[in-house]
Amino acid sequence: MTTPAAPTDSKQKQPLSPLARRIWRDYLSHHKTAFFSCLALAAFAGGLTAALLRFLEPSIDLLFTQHVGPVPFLGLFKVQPNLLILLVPAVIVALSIMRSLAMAGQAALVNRLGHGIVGDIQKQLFSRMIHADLSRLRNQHSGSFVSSVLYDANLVREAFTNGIVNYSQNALILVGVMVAMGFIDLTLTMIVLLGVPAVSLIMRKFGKKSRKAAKGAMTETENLSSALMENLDGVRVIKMENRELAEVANVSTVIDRRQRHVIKGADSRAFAGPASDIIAYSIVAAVIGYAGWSASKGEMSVGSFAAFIAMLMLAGQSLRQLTNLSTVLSEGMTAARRLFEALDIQPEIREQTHPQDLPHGPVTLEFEDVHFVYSTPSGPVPTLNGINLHVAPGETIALVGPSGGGKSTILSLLPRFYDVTGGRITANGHDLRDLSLHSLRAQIALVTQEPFLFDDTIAANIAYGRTNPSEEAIIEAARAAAAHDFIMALPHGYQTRVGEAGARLSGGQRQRIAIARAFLKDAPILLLDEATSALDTESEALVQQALERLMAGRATLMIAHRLSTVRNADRIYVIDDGRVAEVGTHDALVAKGGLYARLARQQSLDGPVFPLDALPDETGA
Ligand SMILES: Nc1ncnc2c1ncn2[C@@H]1O[C@H](COP(=O)(O)OP(=O)(O)OP(=O)(O)O)[C@@H](O)[C@H]1O
Repeated sequence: MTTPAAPTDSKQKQPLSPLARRIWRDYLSHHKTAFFSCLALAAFAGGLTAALLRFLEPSIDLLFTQHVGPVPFLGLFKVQPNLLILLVPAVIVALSIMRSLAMAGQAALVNRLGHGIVGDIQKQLFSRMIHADLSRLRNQHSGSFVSSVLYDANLVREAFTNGIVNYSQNALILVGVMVAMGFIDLTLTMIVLLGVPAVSLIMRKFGKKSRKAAKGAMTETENLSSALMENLDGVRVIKMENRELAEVANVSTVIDRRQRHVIKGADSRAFAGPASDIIAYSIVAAVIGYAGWSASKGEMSVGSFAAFIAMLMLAGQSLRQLTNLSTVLSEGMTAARRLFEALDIQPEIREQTHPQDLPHGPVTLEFEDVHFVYSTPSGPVPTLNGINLHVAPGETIALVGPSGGGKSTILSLLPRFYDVTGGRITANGHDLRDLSLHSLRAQIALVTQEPFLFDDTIAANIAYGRTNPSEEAIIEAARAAAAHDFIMALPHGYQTRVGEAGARLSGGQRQRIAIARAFLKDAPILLLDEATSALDTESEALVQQALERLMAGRATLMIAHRLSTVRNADRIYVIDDGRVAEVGTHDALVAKGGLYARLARQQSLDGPVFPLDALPDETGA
């Protein structure tokens, strides 16, 4: 296995505002109440923080001044001076309790909002994946979907819930504190504002760094999940070839590359705060110098000075948070951009606006001059070149021919896994593209060489896709598929779980479960893709008999490499290089002495399938 390549940095840029608008439209606007409540609570908590500090000035001045008689308290009412010692702390406690409640409420709402949104994104991504064209899924590693669903979606959550709410809160605190500072001393506040351009420069610089790091980390997370999945899928080959250490080295390279990006991202998040601290503390120094000078001239009270400094500290803290959060927002934007690219790909296999339904019942299939070209990242691969064939209800046609000739491709055009690129395929005279995908696929059963089973019970696997089939129907299907006896011999019978991809069953057992599934589906079109080729003789005989029962009355297209399994077909199509090279019954094709006869002769070397003397000489003599 190869180590996925390091990413090349794409220069493509997209303006931020359409992205933000879309995040609002598609996600945040669905949770408007929660979102605005969060913002309101954040603003309230921010306001209370500023109020607490604003309260410092009159409190200190009240407490540190000798009073005679009742004094006005916060301009609201008059109190006896000896009560001030109780009243001032009581107001501070009351304000801080309200502030803490607001912050706790905000955190609880943000958590629900954030995880709600990440869930929405994950559901959408999965839905896109499961509806995507097979061609796209084949051309993209499944690991990239996994990393998008698990990693990118969380970056967006962090940015657009916690990020936005905390950002707004800190921005509000900053503005509130600056206004409060302005009331205390305008000149000092102007000095503070001088630091703003420097801080925004820092934000931009670190934002750019973290965007770049996030992009790299996302690509490497994708590479890592692809590498992990590939190693698990290919574990037998890896062990057989003693490649464990080599694969550990390959995956370690990806992990190291990912780590470098993740560390760079974490660094820019961590360094943005301290960098803005330098500016903040320089301002504090300037303010202290100026305030000390003002105080020495008697222009500033102790209370004003203390409150101003406390506010300045809070402003510095908010500024630090803002620079930190700006990097979180940058990462979220980068992730959102990637997610939207994935969400925006529309499947090419689509239905007409008003598709027709293919009703359940006998189906005649016709291929009319069918051409097909695979689109791959490395260019088009012409595969079928003018295929004509037909199959009527109750008929079995067999596709045989050299490897790579196009047999499997012919089968995958029927359920519209791919669409023809020329000519047409009809079912009862209707072009497949005019039919609803649901009704078309409902009329087709597919049994492949390696049938896929879900990690569920045997009963659930047989019933997959059917709505509430009765237990009797499942057992009847299993009996018809010669599977009932082995199922009953399993520890939990029909309730036995089959393991990942049916790993706890033998190839022949999996095959018979798949045939039982097809029996239960009872579809008029049956596609068999080398359904018996992986089996030993005993299993093959059982499966073959089951298949023959299944084929009865249906329009069957069968691919077989072993010509012994196609002898009874009504017609055999020999597919070579994307064309129908020959067509006829077994006897007629053998008598013709062409490609089929040659294939039959070759196979008779492994075991006399056909009487050798029945075959004409290759030279035609
Ligand atoms: N998903 C794909 N993308 C690109 N090319 C493909 C794809 N699937 C098959 N092909 C190419 O199309 C050609 C026909 O493949 P197909 O699997 O239909 O042949 P086949 O006759 O079924 O072969 P075999 O008997 O070996 O299974 C081959 O050249 C193959 O490389």
